[in-house]
Amino acid sequence: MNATAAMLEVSGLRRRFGALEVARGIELSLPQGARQALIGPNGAGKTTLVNLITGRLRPDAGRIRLQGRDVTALDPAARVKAGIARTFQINQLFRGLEVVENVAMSVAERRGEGGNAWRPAAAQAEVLDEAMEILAGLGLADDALTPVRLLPYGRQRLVEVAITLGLQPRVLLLDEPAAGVPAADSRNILEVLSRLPAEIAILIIEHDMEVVFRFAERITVLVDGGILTEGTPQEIAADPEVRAVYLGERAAPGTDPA
Ligand SMILES: Nc1ncnc2c1ncn2[C@@H]1O[C@H](COP(=O)(O)OP(=O)(O)OP(=O)(O)O)[C@@H](O)[C@H]1O
Repeated sequence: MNATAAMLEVSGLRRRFGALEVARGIELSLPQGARQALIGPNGAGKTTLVNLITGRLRPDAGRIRLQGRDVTALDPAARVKAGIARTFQINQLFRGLEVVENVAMSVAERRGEGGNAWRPAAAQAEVLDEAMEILAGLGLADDALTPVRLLPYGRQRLVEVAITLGLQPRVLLLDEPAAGVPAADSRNILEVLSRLPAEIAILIIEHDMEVVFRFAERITVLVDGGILTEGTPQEIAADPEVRAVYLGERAAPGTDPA
């Protein structure tokens, strides 16, 4: 493994759906510990890019590397094992199960003990301990024994983040983690995200510019399947091209919605 390589490196990534080119030679590089946002108008290709990185979709061309290792040919499960985890726009929880059970399943899966109901009690206890530790780190310890369906939606979104942490990712892709969450809870989600382990490279897809500007150290702007520009939040907010793309779409980055 190459220690100087980017944690995640996407190069020349292309994908089309029929006549529609949704990824036009995308180049993206995330260093270890990145706090990066991917923004762009509806239909720009953000979710498609995440699906290409996680292996849900196959690219027509291009490579995806994780710390120098080419993972382009791996299926989604193998990429998770390699260290690429994601959350989804719509939540994917086992709503009837307790919070801690949801997290314990991903911990057990990572440890290679998923589906083994007869694993030794000590191993089960270790899995539960680890799940509890993750929940405590996200401020969810008090909710551990609550069935997910009884939690407010904002906290359910955090349980999804907890599940991904159970996989011990090196790269974490967060697809609109605050979507559909009331503003007050969205702030809580942000606070929790800001405390995620420093070594994980995080790419967040987000429409809410307040979330983007608070969280991200760098922002990549995707338009029509291509990268328009990339820079610090200040650079992006001041970029006339970015502002032009967003005018009429929603408030320009860094401005208050009217
Ligand atoms: N499986 C598919 N088959 C055909 N077209 C698709 C498919 N998935 C996405 N598209 C199209 O590709 C384009 C990019 O979609 P994508 O969901 O990646 O955009 P996005 O930037 O994530 O949008 P949003 O912000 O609305 O979530 C859209 O025009 C969409 O309709």
